[in-house]
Amino acid sequence: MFTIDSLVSPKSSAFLHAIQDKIINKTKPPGSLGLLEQVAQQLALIQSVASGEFCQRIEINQPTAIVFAGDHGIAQQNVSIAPSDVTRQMVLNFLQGGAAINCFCRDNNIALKVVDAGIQTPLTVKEKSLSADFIEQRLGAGTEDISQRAAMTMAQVEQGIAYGQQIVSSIRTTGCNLLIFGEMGIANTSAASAIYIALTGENVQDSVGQGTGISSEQLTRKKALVAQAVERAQQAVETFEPMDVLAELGGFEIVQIVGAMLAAAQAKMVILVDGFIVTSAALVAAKLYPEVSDYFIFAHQSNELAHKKMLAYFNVTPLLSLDLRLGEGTGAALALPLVQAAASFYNEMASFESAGVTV
Ligand SMILES: Cc1cc2ncn([C@H]3O[C@H](COP(=O)(O)O)[C@@H](O)[C@H]3O)c2cc1C
Ligand SMILES: O=C(O)c1cccnc1
Repeated sequence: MFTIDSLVSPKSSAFLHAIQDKIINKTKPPGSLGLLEQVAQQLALIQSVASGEFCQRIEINQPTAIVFAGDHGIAQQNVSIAPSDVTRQMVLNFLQGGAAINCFCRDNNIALKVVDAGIQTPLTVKEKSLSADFIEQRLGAGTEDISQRAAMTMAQVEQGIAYGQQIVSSIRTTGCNLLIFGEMGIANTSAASAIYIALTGENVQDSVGQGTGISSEQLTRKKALVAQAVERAQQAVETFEPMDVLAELGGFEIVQIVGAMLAAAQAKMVILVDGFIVTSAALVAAKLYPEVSDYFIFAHQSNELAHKKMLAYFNVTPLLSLDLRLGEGTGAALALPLVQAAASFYNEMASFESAGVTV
């Protein structure tokens, strides 16, 4: 079992009151910038903990999205609108700049990295050369079918966590201090639902949704298969420890996202959390190390059935609710300008004193 040290909660910062004072003294009615005020406070807390000093100015540097791709054995059971081949095809689409996440990253000046965490068939040398932003850290050729057997071995989980940590430390050298994690993996809403049920005890009916938009017949089957996966896993491990949940029910992309989240929090970077699948990884990370949650800003509420409940589990209000149900990191990429707005009001707005405004 791996451990990480020095994961501090920014909430314990001695500068909390000074940060709150700075926000309350801006030339506006107290609380009138709503959620943005909470975001500014959280950013300033994280950056105070990072520097050891009161955060005068929030800096958002080199925001980067990392899309992790992995295939899922359960895709063979017709639980998605698409076959596993589409995972690989979308990886090539990411490398050629043609996916939704590419558009939103371009719009908002977000650097984009694409990781093969374990798609069925690796890219050829020629395909890999399509983009310098491709990184290969494969855990296998897709997971096992979780309705039948464990998704992966504990050795693969540990390797996946290490890979996730590794990519974050390499991206950190660019000066990046805000990360977005995205995912691509046909059938990964099945894995995410199973993880959610195993970690929270929520029932299947309220936890399994339509993913890419499957038919009601497919949804009925998907629910039965996810229930079967969770029961099978329960018998295999007896109590659901987070690492066991990953081995039994996870995905290669989900495991690497968990490792990346832990490393990002350890490095005191801001983590802008995307939709249903990424939030399932966030849940695992927070079960392992609760302090990780204090580095999460939840970008949006996805239309996937259980995302609202997952967010309620974290007791958070997400920034956006646009009926998205795509993943890839798209909701987080769209929310970045709001995070930047929180930073700019904190950095640039006049105080009552400096502007001579009296209320
Ligand atoms: C063309 C296409 C592009 C996507 N981009 C993200 N997803 C999203 O859908 C998948 C999860 O839904 P399910 O569990 O129903 O398969 C993931 O790959 C997720 O990233 C896509 C899905 C498709 C078909
Ligand atoms: O919210 C998500 O991340 C999501 C929802 C449906 C399909 N793929 C991703």
